[in-house]
Amino acid sequence: MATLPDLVYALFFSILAVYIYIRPSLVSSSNSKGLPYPPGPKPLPILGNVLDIKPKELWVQALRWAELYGPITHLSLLSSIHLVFINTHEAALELLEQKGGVYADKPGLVMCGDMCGCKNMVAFTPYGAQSKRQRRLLHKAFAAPVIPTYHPLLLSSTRGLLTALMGQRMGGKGMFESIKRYAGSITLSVVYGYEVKAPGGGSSTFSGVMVNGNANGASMNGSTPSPTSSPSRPRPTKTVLAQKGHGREQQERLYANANGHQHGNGHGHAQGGSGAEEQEEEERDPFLKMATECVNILSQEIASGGGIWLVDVFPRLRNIPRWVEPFPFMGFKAKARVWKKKMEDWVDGPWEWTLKSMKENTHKPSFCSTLLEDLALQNGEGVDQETKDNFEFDLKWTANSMYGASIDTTLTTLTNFIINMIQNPDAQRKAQEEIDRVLEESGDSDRLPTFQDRKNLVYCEALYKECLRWSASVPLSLPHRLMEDDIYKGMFIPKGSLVFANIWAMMRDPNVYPDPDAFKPERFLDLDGSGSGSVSKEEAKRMNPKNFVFGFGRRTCPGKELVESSVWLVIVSLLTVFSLSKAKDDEGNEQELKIEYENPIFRVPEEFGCDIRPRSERAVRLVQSFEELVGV
Ligand code: HEM
Repeated sequence: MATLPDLVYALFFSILAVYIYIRPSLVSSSNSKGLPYPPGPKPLPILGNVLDIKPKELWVQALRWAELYGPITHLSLLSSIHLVFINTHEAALELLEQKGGVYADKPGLVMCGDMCGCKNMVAFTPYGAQSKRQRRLLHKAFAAPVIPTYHPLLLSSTRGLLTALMGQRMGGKGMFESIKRYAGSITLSVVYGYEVKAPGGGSSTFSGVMVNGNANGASMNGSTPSPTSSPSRPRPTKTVLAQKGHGREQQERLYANANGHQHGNGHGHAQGGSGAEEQEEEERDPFLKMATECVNILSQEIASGGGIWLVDVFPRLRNIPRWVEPFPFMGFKAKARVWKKKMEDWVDGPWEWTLKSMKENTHKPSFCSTLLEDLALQNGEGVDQETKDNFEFDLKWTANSMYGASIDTTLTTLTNFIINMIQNPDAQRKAQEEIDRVLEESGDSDRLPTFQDRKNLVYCEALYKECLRWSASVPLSLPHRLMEDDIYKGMFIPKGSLVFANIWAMMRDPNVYPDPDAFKPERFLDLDGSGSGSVSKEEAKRMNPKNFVFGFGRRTCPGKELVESSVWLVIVSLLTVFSLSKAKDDEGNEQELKIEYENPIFRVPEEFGCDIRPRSERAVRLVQSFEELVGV
């Protein structure tokens, strides 16, 4: 009988045989110019650096390589695929920005793009006519000048999130779901005019969407905005209450008031009972559920480990017959069939919903409906069927990319913000004192901050920047594909290389950010960009994480201006209303905060428990008055 080692050897030699057989079809990796590749960990024969690529927190390893090898690191897989990590801001500017035209392509992976049906999602579209059309559409929706038109939606959605978190005193799954619902509801509303179903029925979006500078539901169709779409803030009764120094007992009472019934201790485990979870699961909005599932499949399965599957190295494996599928390493085809179907449903679902509601004239104006109506108006003006079909195709896939890309990124930044507030009570206190003072000085302290307060919230601005830096939500950005051979400082980077901007290494560079692992908003206090402080304008620009964390060059994140407003507002609103601290056990003792990062693409922490408490009765009423206003 064959022993286990025999089987392992048999498997190894079978793979080797297949490799030798198929190898002529691979991309040539020869360096005809006689220049060295950039430095990197030593590759093994045949396998190359396969064993160096870890799916968990690859950025930690990539930072070590950056420290060892300098501005660029090179790895090879099976001596045919080149991976290049760009580790410094200077190298990123020189390559990804200045030579943007040749670094803007996407890998075109067989498994992800073709077999799982993702090739038309913006983040995977090859650089060319289609990607340019898609990015023009994205620009229409999320360019900086358009963002103020979303402020009413952001204000009301943020208040919806505060309401949801009021009921999630122990953090964990409930908190994560609430943040995802918040992020997804904004883009679903902007993009499709779809209002996300809140758990327990009703809508969790308080819409007032605007596209291309027109206020949906308001100036765009000439009608008066609904009360829920009004940017005006809810006003609680004007009883001024002591805001500070609540003891534990008083805090408990606040919570009991806030939740109408709860008066227990905060347990470290945030999740409710399994029955409640099951019920919540059933009540989750169908489109958000699809988005969560598909983004998880994309980031945790398809794109895990750089997104390279055996079939990407040996494309002929795509044609294996069904009977081969149960063999080791051959299960990819069966997986791809299931995932492709899910991706198609995810793209088609909200799109079909918009078309149907437009047909029934029940739709809310949105990015899709506005552009489709514009197209319909042009029909008499010689727009042929092919142009129309192409436009609809681009719009459908771009729309999906917007809401797909917004959920986990926003979740990552906000959950890392919460971690930092728990671990840095001083920073939390300073920010809260600043908010209290600014609201007081405005003559109306019974309100939440708005965008008009931003210029006065200097410490909060620094704290927001430090959150972007510390979180580095997409630490290795998304891979680009080099379209031509390139040379950088005498090193050869071959055409076809997969290029990763090592945002993590840039955000942890001790020369730019001393003590880089520490959360220190103070490092940004001098950076108003005026050049009046101790830091020059250039240095301020160079340090601003906004210029890093959204990627580089022609594929940089199109949602960054939205994030600049949405995430800032959530951060200052949460700080106004809640005190964030470690989870407590039954005796009220603080529990250790354990944070794990498992996701291979986003630096999103695994669910963790915490203690979310209203800071005062006034804070409770601020949130409740909004609940009453919109009837959530
Ligand atoms: C904190 C939040 C966010 C962060 C840190 C973030 C970061 C990134 C990064 C690093 C990339 C890759 C850029 C590159 O390839 O060079 C990216 C791409 C992208 N992001 Fe974001 N993002 C965020 C939020 C959003 C939001 C809210 C949206 C949509 C409204 C969005 C839409 C996209 C799209 C469509 C792409 C693909 C662009 C392309 O390949 O052309 N992102 N994002």
